[in-house]
Amino acid sequence: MKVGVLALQGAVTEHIRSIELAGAEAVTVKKIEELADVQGLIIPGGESTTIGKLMRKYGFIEAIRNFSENGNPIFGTCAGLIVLAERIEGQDEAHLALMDITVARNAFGRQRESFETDLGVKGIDEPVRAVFIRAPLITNVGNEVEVLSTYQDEIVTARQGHLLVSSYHPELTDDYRLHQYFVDMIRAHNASIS
Ligand SMILES: NC(=O)CC[C@H](N)C(=O)O
Repeated sequence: MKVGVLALQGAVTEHIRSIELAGAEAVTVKKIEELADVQGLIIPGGESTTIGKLMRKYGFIEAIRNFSENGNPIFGTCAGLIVLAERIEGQDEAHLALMDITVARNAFGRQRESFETDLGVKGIDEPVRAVFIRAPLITNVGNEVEVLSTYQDEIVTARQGHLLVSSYHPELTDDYRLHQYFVDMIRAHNASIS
């Protein structure tokens, strides 16, 4: 099993390391053809406008939508969450528009640029170490979306079937359990199709 990390912009190498700590192989994905070699995809944090532009330029919007339609798990962190959302507050256009959520960009930033905290996440036994950097938050979720954690009553981790998102950067700590959770989603999907 191989996990791809979309490598157009943002925190790529850190995700590769976390996936390896979780016991799976990880590779960068820079061209749409490379999606054929991976069974799950991470869209990293960075700058969502830049990632969205590069995705359009290199054909990733359609390619990732197809990848998702086949049920392949996708994990979006921070800017990656924004890129997956169907609705972005204050913006007319979404990017991939795959997940039934509304996001507000830089929502914590108005109070605090960045901070770290321990976060209880449904499905993971002990709290997860989370780093928030100009983080978005989820302001609305559709019926199919399961909220996995909140921070000060705001939704910061959520799942919709094969789609997983976090407002924060789980890859910037040694705590790889959210990556482990994602690897387990990919294993379950692979088992269901083999
Ligand atoms: N750390 C991040 O990924 C920040 C996201 C960034 N604020 C955006 O809106 O794209």
